Order: sequence, then C-alpha cells, then structure tokens
Amino acid sequence: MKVRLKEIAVPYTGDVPPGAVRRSGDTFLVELGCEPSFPTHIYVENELGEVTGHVSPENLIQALSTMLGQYETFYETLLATMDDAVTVVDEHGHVLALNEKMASLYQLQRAEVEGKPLDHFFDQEALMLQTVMRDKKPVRHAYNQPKPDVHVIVSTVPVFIGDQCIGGMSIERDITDVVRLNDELSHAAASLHDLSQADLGEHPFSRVIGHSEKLQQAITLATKVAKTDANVLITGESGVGKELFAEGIHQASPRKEAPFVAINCGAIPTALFESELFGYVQGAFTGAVKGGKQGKFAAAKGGTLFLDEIGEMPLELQVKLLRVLQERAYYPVGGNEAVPLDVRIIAATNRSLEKMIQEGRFREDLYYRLHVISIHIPPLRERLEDMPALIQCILKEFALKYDKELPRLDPEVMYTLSKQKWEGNVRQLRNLLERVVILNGDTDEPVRLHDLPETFQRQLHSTPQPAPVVDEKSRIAEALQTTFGNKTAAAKLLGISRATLYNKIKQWDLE
Ligand SMILES: Nc1ncnc2c1ncn2[C@@H]1O[C@H](COP(=O)(O)OP(=O)(O)OP(=O)(O)O)[C@@H](O)[C@H]1O
Repeated sequence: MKVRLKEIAVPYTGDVPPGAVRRSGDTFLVELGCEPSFPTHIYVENELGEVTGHVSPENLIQALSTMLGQYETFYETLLATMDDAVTVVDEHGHVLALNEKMASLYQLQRAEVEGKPLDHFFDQEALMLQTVMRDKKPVRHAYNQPKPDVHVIVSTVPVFIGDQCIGGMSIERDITDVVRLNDELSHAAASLHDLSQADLGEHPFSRVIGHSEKLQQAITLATKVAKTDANVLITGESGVGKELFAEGIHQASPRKEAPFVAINCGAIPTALFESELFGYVQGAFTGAVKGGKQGKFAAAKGGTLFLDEIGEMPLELQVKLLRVLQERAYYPVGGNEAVPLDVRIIAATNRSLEKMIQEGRFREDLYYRLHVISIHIPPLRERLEDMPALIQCILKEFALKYDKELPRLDPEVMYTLSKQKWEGNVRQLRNLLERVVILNGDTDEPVRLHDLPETFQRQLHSTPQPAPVVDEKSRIAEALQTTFGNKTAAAKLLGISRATLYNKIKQWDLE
C-alpha cells in the first residue's frame, strides 16, 4: 500500500502510548505491537476534512519507514556525490552528518565526528553555524582559511521547519588548488614578464599581459597583420588595451624604427583638425608660427599613425580623412603641394561603427578603408584567467615606481578578483593596484579584502543585479560631482582616459 504523508491526518489525541519511544521535542516513534490503548485505525481525510478511509497503524508505520528509507538513501547519495564538503548539524550544534569530502578535507573519520558537538572539531565552522542559526540568515560564499594549507569558500545556511530552526548546514568548496595555481601562475608570469622586460625588450607584444586564449588569438592576428601595411581597426571597450595593441603592431612592423604617433580624434577641435593632421606652411593664417608647423602625418612619416576614438570624429572631418586615405596624399594648410602619405593607419574605437553607419553618423566608405583587418580585444571580465598575471605584473610595476616592497595579496583577494567579481577594465585594475601598493607596500601583512577601496567592497557585498540603465552622460556628471570637478580623478573613477573624458565633457557641455 502506498501512503503519502501529506494526505494523512492522524486524529489520535490521547496520551503518548506506553509503547512509544521518546525522542527530542514532541515527536515520538511508536513501536510495533503496541498496547491496546493505541488506536486501531488511522483515518484518512480528504482536503475538505471528510473521512474517506482508514489505514492500520502497522501499514502506516511500514509506509512511513519505507518513505524514510528512500529519503535517507537519496540524502546519503547526494552527500556522497557532491564535490563540496558538507556538514549538517542539529539545532544544538551536534553533527548529524558529514560527507566523505568533508572528512577527507580535514582528515577525520566520519564515525568519530557524527553525534558530537561540532565545536569539538571545527571552531570556525561551529561559530559560523551558531551565528547563522541564531540570526536565521544564511552566509554565502565566504572565504575561509581553516588551516594554513587549506582555502575554502563556505556557504552556511540555517534549516527551518516553518519558523522553527531545526539545525544548519555548511557547504565548503575547496579552492586550495585554485589559489595555489593562481599563485604559481602569477609568479611564473611575473618572472616571464621580467625576462621579457630585461632582454626581450624587442618583443613587440611583451607589454600585453595575459595568457588567455582570447587574448593570445588577438596577439597572433595582430602579429600577422603587423608585417603588412594594411590599415587596421582595433575594437573593444574602453581601457582594454587597444593602444597597447596598436603600439605592439607598430613594433612588430617594418616601420618600427620610425615614430608611432597617437592622436585622439574626438579631442581635436574641428577648426584645428587640418592643421593638426596636415600641418601648415608659413603664413598660412594670421598667428601661424613662423616657418610653418608639422602636422601628425608628417610627424609619423615612415611610421604609424594611431587614430584613437575614431568614432568620435565629426562627419565633416571623416570626409577629409577619407580623401587623404584614397589619394594617399595631403595638402598642408596654405600649401599647394601635395605631400605623399607615408604612414600606416591604425584606428581604434569602443563604439559600434556598424551601428553608427546605420544611424548616418559614420561614413561607410571610411569604415571600409579603415577596417581592412579588424582586431577585437575582449574585455577583462571575459578572460578572468589573465587576472593573476596582470595583478602580479602591475603590482611589480607600481612597487618599482614608488620604491615600495611588493605587497602580498591575501588569497581571498586574489580569488575574489580572479574568480568572482571583477567587472572593471584593465585601467581600473591598475588604479586599484596602484592604491594597494601606495597604502600597503611597506607592511608585512598581506592585503585583505577590507583593505580595498570602499567602492570595491560595496560591489562585493551587494547581490549581483542587472546593471542599472544609467546613461553615459549621467555617469560622467556624477563622477565629476564625486570628484569635485577633478577630471583626472573622475577619469580614473570611470575607467576611461582623460582625453575621452574631455571629449565627453565637451560633447555634453558638462562644465
Ligand atoms: N593586457 C594588458 N596587459 C597589461 N596592461 C594592459 C593590458 N591591457 C591594458 N593595459 C593597460 O591598461 C591601460 C589602458 O590601456 P589602453 O590605453 O591601451 O586601453 P584603450 O583600450 O586604448 O583605452 P581607451 O579606449 O580608453 O583609449 C594602460 O595603462 C595599459 O597599459
């Protein structure tokens, strides 16, 4: 006979029968073959409370014990199969169960621990369980280092029946390997980087740190393209390393002995564009410098001209640039003689030029000229495996710059940055680590999570939510307000370059 617990109401209200075995609280087990006072029938009620039948106590107990056996088997299988280490305690903090993973993580025998108070074996866990059971609030993903060589991420939850807390559970993920691997990797990467700085100074992409497949693919493509004279379009969010790549391409190209000149297209006032790029001849206009002035095309002669933020260039200037690229020659302002164009063009943008074309804000013909080859640099959040190497190299760089000891990061910090939460770009990571070096560079203590800036802490403690839709203009206005108008600080806060910030301020008249 199948009996489901929820469908059974036991109308028995008399005393606990003499054959009953007491357990904690109000629950009791009834031994089979009980005294005559025990009811002979247990009524089955439907949802309306009407009696629809009955079961004998023997059958009910049989059914319940089968069901209990099934639950226990599922529970045991679950504990045995989980990759995480699990401990279950009752409301008094006595261990009800722990799985093999837990026993092996702490080198304990399960039989030794079960039934005993948890604090006989684990101070920290017992404390955490006590706290969550008392506060009735779970703690999720807390880092803990229970032993010098064991690193775990712990979630501890109270267990309730209705309002009553009947115990708690602690689930630990062993991240010792991750921490060790991160450590090894970052040290290896840092020494490799030292090597590359020392004698591979010539390696064109040695300043681009990261071993992730995505970054390596971008480097491979950039290395191939560098050998040709083709125009290149580098795309990617702000602060992902587009300029670093452009410099790498220049260094890997036959033009490497000639200059690499960078220009921020959004930062040049329209009226000055031609004289900035093409230069001018003597007497071209009132106030022109005697002897004329060299433009960026001439300054980069034989080398590479990097047109950063090409998406910010006004349409009328796009036409002028296109003409130069088509004719491979330009006229300095006030001059009649065409100067042959001898530069390789690399452009970069963090905007979708395709979308801008559709909206009529970017010329399609210029787009095709520029993106003979395009290289996309993925954001850091898509290649968090690059974090340990980046962190170590950046820390070293700033330790050297500020003449400080290399700070040691607590494994929790390393883990959090590389495995969990970092949403910022490389520029923001540099800012964070610069601060870490300045503030912690001379102490022996490892840098802990609470040493990181408040904004970072807030980000950690808030549950991830979909990013609020705040338009760029408001974000910038807010950053300027926060920094009392200090543009360098605001650019740092936003993770954008100062030039970009100036463009935006100008564009939206934010001053
Ligand atoms: N892979 C990397 N390895 C080491 N440093 C990096 C890496 N990527 C970026 N950086 C550093 O981060 C900062 C920002 O990089 P860069 O200026 O090249 O970004 P960008 O994409 O051109 O930014 P923007 O779009 O704002 O101009 C620089 O200090 C750069 O050295």
